[in-house]
Amino acid sequence: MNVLFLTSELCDFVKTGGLADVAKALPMELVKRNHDVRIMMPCYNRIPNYFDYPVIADLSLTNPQNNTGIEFKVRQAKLCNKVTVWLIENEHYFARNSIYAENNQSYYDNGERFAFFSAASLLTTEYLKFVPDIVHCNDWHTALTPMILALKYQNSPFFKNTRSVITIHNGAFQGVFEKSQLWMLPEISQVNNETVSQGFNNINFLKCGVFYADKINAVSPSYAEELTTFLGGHGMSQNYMDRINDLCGIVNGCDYSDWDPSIDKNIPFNFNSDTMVDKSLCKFLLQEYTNLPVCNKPIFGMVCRLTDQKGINLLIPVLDEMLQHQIQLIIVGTGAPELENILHQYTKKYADRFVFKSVYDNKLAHMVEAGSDFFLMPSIYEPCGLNQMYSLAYGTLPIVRAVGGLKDTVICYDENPLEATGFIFKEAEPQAFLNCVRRALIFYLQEHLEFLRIRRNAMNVRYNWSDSAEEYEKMYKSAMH
Ligand SMILES: Nc1ncnc2c1ncn2[C@@H]1O[C@H](COP(=O)(O)OP(=O)(O)O[C@H]2O[C@H](CO)[C@@H](O)[C@H](O)[C@H]2O)[C@@H](O)[C@H]1O
Repeated sequence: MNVLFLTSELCDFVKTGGLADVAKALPMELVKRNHDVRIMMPCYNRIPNYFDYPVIADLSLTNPQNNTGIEFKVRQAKLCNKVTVWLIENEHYFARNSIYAENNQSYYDNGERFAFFSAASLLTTEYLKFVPDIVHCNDWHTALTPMILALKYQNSPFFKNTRSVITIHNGAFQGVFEKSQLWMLPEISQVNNETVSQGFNNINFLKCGVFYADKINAVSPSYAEELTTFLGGHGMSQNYMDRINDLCGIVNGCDYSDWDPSIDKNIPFNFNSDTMVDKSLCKFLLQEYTNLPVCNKPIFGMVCRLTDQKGINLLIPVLDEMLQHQIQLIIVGTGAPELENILHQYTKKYADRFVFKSVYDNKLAHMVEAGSDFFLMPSIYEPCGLNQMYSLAYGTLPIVRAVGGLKDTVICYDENPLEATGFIFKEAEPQAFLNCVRRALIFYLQEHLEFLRIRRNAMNVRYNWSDSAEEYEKMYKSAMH
């Protein structure tokens, strides 16, 4: 199949979160399976040396109603020398200090920027004569595309057999903007469809995707189910219910070319389940690197965007109690300044056991996975989650809340001791989280042989992208019928 994969971020180019990981791993796997995939993304000036990629097209998105046009260039790059990446370059929209926001403030014209990107993507693929069987959209940024296909290109012979799918990586972000931001798409700005509008003047990008795409998937079966509920649908449960027959869940894979402790170049010592002494060395070096006392105490790690989603508000109220125990805690994350401030305060009080690094640091993320004994993911909601899969591979037992993909990928010791790979708690309450941490700590201290067995279980689990890609193929095929 010919797949045009639209994304707002991509590992090795620009990354703020898990979407970038998937945007790399899934196309790579699809190409391995002989599909022809082109990734399309904005040419942000934060992409390292983007100007070295050759310009292969000089185009203009014109508005036939008033003859105005938006000029743009297309650059061509390669992902790992394997997948073609087309970068849409327009200085006004994408030559900025950041991708979505600056100083914690979203760009006021994000709707216009991504409406332009979606429309320019279709124009480009037509110009470059790449006829997609599937246009694969991801999250709100590209969710307008199925609507553009359905309305602007409804009679186009070029896109006659093209079908669209949308993957929901995070349904809380929906992209709600004034319709006027879609000025470059006259046939669409007038759309008067209650199911894609939000209030009188606004359009909800994600609702457009869910309404117009041929198939929809969430990044885990449990999250797909949650989306259809009032509690888990982020205000869009009815929209998902309306499409329930076209909605499925496909769990993400783990990219073991990046996240395998036996070959990982970002960690000081490589290890596998037979050479766990080297994991201990990774622990000591992590302690040294983060200025914690080098010792045998269990380390709890956490790497995430600091947002409500990641359950940081379940952790903060019990941080004092947690840090009374003989443990070390390392949190790496950036995000809400008020949360960062609170965490910084705690580092002063517990300098000998708590480290908070407010940085985005890929190498450190790998070191935390390798050197920790437990990994914390007390998420309020979690569409799939990648870090718990990385943790499994590194023998770092995940402590997670029973939501979305976390529930689908971790097996709780208290429910299934034989096959267990971690610990799970249910209620979104600080006390429930603390109890689970204590449960894990006691397990580590008092049942150490069992702990080592579970650790081995975890390291044997595989979430291969080939399995997920197979599910995507099925979804593509069903979209085409
Ligand atoms: N400070 C930091 N330094 C270094 N690395 C950091 C970092 N903060 C985050 N990361 C990295 O960013 C990625 C985060 O991935 P997640 O899947 O956990 O979350 P995210 O919420 O962004 O993704 C959304 O999309 C993905 C993909 O579908 C879903 O799995 C997820 O549930 C959904 O919320 C991981 O690779 C992590 O290591």
